[in-house]
Amino acid sequence: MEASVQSAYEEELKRLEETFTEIDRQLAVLKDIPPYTGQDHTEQVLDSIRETRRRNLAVAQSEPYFGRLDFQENGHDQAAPLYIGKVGVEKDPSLELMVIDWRAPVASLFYSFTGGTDAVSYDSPDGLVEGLVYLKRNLVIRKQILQRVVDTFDRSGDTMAVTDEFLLYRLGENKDNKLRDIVSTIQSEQDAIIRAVKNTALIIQGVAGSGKTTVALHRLAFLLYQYRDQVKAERMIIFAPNRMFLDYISGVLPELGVGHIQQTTFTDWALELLEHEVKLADQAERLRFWFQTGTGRPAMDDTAPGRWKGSIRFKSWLDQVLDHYEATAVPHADFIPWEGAKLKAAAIRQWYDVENKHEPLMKRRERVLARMKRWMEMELEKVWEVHLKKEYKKKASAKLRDYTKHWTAYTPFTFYKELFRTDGPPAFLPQELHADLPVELLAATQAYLKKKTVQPEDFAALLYIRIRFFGIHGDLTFDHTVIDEAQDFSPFQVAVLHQHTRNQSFTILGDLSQGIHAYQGIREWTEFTDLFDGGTTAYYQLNRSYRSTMEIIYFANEVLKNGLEQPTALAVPVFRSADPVQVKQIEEAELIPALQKEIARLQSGETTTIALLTRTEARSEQLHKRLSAAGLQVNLIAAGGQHYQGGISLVPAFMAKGLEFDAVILLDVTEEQYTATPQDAKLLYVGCTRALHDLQLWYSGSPSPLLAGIQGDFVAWSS
Ligand SMILES: Nc1ncnc2c1ncn2[C@@H]1O[C@H](COP(=O)(O)OP(=O)(O)OP(=O)(O)O)[C@@H](O)[C@H]1O
Repeated sequence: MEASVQSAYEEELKRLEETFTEIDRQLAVLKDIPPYTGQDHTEQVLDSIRETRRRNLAVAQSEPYFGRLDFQENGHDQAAPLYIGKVGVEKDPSLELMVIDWRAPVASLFYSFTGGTDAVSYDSPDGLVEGLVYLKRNLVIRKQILQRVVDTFDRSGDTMAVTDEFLLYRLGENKDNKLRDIVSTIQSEQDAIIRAVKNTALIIQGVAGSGKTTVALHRLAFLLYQYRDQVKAERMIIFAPNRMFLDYISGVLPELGVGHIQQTTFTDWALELLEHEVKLADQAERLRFWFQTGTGRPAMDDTAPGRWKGSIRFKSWLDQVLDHYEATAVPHADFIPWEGAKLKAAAIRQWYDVENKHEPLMKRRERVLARMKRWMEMELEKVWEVHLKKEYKKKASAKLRDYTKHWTAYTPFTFYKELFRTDGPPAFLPQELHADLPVELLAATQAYLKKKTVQPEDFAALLYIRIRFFGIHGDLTFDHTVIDEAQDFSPFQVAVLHQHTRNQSFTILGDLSQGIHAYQGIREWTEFTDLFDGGTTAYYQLNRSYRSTMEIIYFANEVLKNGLEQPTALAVPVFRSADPVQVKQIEEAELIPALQKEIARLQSGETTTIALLTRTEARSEQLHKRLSAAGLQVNLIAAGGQHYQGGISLVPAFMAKGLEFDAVILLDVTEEQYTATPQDAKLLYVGCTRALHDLQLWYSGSPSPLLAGIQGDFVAWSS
């Protein structure tokens, strides 16, 4: 070991021992205080503070920090070392900071500092703090052992720019079946997003592997720390594309010490809000339809049901319908419960239009009917004759029942179903509005609504109707909403979430180049920015890709260029090199033995997770049978799957979105399966960018035109 490295190591070892001693001492003190079980509020608060400290110290006890920054604040005569960890640790009783929480303002310097001798600054609660950085050091501590000390910047030495050595070391590691936290290596462009102010709708376009999902999760941890008086974990929500993806990301928040954040899919959330009155139609069938190969492929333009029903045009149409319903819902007649008693229609309207105007529609109905009942009871009290009173009461109840029947109590579903009637519009829907619905859409929608099933594209409208009917109760408003894979969301869905989210506090992230669900998703991010008030959105672009090697990224970019007229952004890899991407001709008869051989080769090395990506689900199922018969243990991932287990997975490429694997073999990359269309290019791009270290594309017959002309030292063709 070089002398300077040796002395740095010893210095850190000493400091680490001091830290452990202090942590152990504090834990021992806390252990001696029994948990408080009484009713005194102050004692309860103190006990909960002790519990948080206990938990934090337990985290710090094994890996107290991962970084050190020596910072000399202006006006101070020397630099002080700041140790940065997952949780803050203070000395007791002096409260001197031994370890700084990575989310604290001063810790932002550790992430935003990219080298150089210029002064740097960070925002503190007391204003801007300026100063100089002398040292930036990464430390790997595992289970109390100091494993690595890497200086990425040293003002007094040769390292004047922050080097990526430590990042590369982390990226080179193999992955298991869960996404991990990145607190020790957050990059400055990611840090800017994580620490962006709360009341803004952030829209992040990030290339595959740029850390979007990871960054969004770290942002939640940051918001909970920075705005602890304003936000609650239970009031934050993450929308992800499917349950398997949720399982895959489920480790990150606990690693960051964050619990209780709601994590769901838009579909599950919507079904819950609609109280499970409807069921979701068979999604495997829907995916088969949209991802089919061959000549019968459906058009993914604005007439696709998902694009149509997800549009703001449909939302405006629904506004008109609901306004019309609001204006006409109350029966027009006077209410005459018995001869001689009359409640004028105008009075009822007054209760509806004026007194309860601010209530949601179904609540207004309830209130007006309750008021009518009270009026009836008061009128009855004026009747003295007992038998007459009895007779009137009976009559009046029947009349009120009748009146109530004419004022239908719709649920969002029963109302929505009326809109799609094929035998003419319901009374509340003017003919000219009904005529705006495309005939084919009307018939197809009515057919499945009859079975009380819906498609994902119906949820935005259903929830929108729900809001007008019942309003949004407190526990359904969110302090912050994250939408992952947002390119597959529709503007209407985001508009609904906007109504459920306070202060436009959103993190919306995705990649247009991975927009493989083009039959429902957006084309441009402006489709979302237009939904928010001007000045309250911020757009970020992440172009550096951290997941894959340079070879894989160069290759994937070529695929995009071959299939899209104008790719949104091409990924820039970090400087991490491995084997070239392999494109191999393997005929069907040799496929199974070739796969067995290749998997064995990969597994004899460091590879832990391997994905075999197919173009369709049917092909995955077929290969699963064949590989199992050949004695290979392979996990089949199908639509609706709940868990990602790691190991070897067989997955249709469209299901692999969001996931990553050490090695990926894309199968059937032929001219029939992957045509020169934007849709197939995006699909192939998604497939390629799932690989961290090793990517192969296999074909039989002729290769896909999306591979045409891809040459260079990042690719090796063989047959
Ligand atoms: N700063 C970083 N330090 C270390 N690893 C990182 C960093 N940023 C991202 N990564 C790693 O890169 C990989 C991709 O991250 P993530 O899945 O969050 O990206 P993404 O943009 O959501 O990808 P995709 O759109 O392709 O699903 C993960 O393995 C993540 O741990």
